[in-house]
Amino acid sequence: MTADEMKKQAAWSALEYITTDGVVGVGTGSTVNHFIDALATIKGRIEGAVSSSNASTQRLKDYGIHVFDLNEVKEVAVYVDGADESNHNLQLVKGGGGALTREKIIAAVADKFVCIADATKLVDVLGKFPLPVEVIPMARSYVAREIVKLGGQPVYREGVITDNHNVILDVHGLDIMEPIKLEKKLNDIVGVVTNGLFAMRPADVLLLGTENGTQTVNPK
Ligand SMILES: O=C[C@H](O)[C@H](O)[C@H](O)COP(=O)(O)O
Repeated sequence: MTADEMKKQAAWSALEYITTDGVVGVGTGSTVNHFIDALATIKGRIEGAVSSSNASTQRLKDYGIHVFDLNEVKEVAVYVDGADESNHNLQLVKGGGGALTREKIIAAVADKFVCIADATKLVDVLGKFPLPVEVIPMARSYVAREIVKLGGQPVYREGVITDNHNVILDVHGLDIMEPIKLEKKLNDIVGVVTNGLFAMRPADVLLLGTENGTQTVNPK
């Protein structure tokens, strides 16, 4: 089974969690694209979606699913999104596609965060996947120097501008033993919009696409 087939399997399993007729939070990425395809099959049952990126918004609209501005919405019962890595506490690294900030905002609003991923994403220690940090452009060099002081090796993601018109530094060489501490430390650097650690607000459940079907992983 390919990684994409495992992503698809996890994504379709997430439909089970769409139990209300409210607004569904929709993440970003190749796994979420499968979820949007799945969501389209039950679009008559939901009120609409809030979206974490221009790309997901476009895909939702192409299916005729209404996309609300988050400010119009009081409640998001379920948020479905992928991840670049998850540990066994369901603390995540996200932002490989550059959508981390809007993703973190919707995750904060949502009652339940359902993470969907292929089996390769579950790891013991976060950090092998370079940690994305969204930065205000004029602060890029300063933030990079501060990250070096924290022991990371930041690499500027050249040619990429986020939906919020900022830039991304991908931080290599981190063994993230204390994800909450690092999430806070990075966010404390002036010029950082946010970083791709979802540790203060981890996922509530991880649906992992494996060779033997979708495995449901609860936090340890
Ligand atoms: O910015 C992108 C998101 O955080 C994605 O959820 C993450 O990169 C995983 O993407 P994919 O589902 O394509 O592996």
